[in-house]
Amino acid sequence: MSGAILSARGLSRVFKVKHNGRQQDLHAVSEVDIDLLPGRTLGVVGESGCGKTTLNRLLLLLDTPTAGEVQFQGEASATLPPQARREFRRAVQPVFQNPFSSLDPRMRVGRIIAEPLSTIPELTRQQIEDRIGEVLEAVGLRREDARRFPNEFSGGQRQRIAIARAIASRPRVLMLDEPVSSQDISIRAQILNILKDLQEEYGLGCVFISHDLATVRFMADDVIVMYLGRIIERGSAEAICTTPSHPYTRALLAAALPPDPDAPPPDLPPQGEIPSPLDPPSGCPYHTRCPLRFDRCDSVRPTMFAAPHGGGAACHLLDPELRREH
Ligand SMILES: Nc1ncnc2c1ncn2[C@@H]1O[C@H](COP(=O)(O)OP(=O)(O)OP(=O)(O)O)[C@@H](O)[C@H]1O
Repeated sequence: MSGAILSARGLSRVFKVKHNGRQQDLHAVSEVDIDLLPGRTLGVVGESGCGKTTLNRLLLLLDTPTAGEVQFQGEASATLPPQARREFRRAVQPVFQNPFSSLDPRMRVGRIIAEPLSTIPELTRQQIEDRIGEVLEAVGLRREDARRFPNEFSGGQRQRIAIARAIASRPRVLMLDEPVSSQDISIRAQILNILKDLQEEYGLGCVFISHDLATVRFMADDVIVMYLGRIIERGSAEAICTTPSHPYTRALLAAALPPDPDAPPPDLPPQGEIPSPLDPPSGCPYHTRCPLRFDRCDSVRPTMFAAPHGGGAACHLLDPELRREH
């Protein structure tokens, strides 16, 4: 899509793993297509193990796909010239789940925040100092905090430091992988609100990864739902969180949101175990858990069909051919 900052085309990652004494393929991410537009937030949601973190690492160019590609401003990342790669490192910044492991305990906060600024060699010492103060204030900390060490801060404050570091280079995209799930409930809303303010103030694009649909609804404009490494539904956050089409998303929603007394009887949360990505089901990856499965689901993997909410869902029930047959 033209104008996208970050895109994925057919992005796939297979890990070779030893299982029961023999080497097997683990399909962590399969054929993912996404476009992140400037200033928009794309939510990525799904249960544990569905490939969210692997997708994040691929999009950050911290891992190499086994098929497909990541594109930065329309150019394939694998062949980015050095200057464009430097620009990528400045423009696309990660915030990880756990600020205890992502912040070096031996470095003062100021130095931690200044790290990504090394991609901008023309900044003077004074400009770096100013920038550190500015981003600390932007996340609700004080300029003087630059002189302290990470262990002098609470978990929530550390995550704010991680966010300050991520915005210091004035990036265009933040990659947020479960940024609040290691925080106390009381701190989560505070951090999400800081992120939301920053999105607006700096016009940031974000990829927001979470297993929690309610959080994604609060943060994202658009959402993809992943299951066993594949996108099984996509649409606006509003659509996905109120009128999802895929039985899996409906089940996730039933698990996430308190029942609405005026709504029709709720779907059940996902039943049973997620199948192993070492031995994914034939046909539709969700068919082993789907209350609506029928013959075709066992053998034919559904492509993405247009969904009534304007997005798409990979479910045979939306196949217009099938609808004509019945
Ligand atoms: N380096 C690796 N080597 C082998 N398998 C891996 C590796 N990294 C991830 N996997 C496997 O790939 C699948 C997807 O994992 P991933 O961490 O991307 O999922 P996730 O949705 O982020 O899960 P969680 O929410 O639990 O972090 C899992 O089955 C995982 O065991």
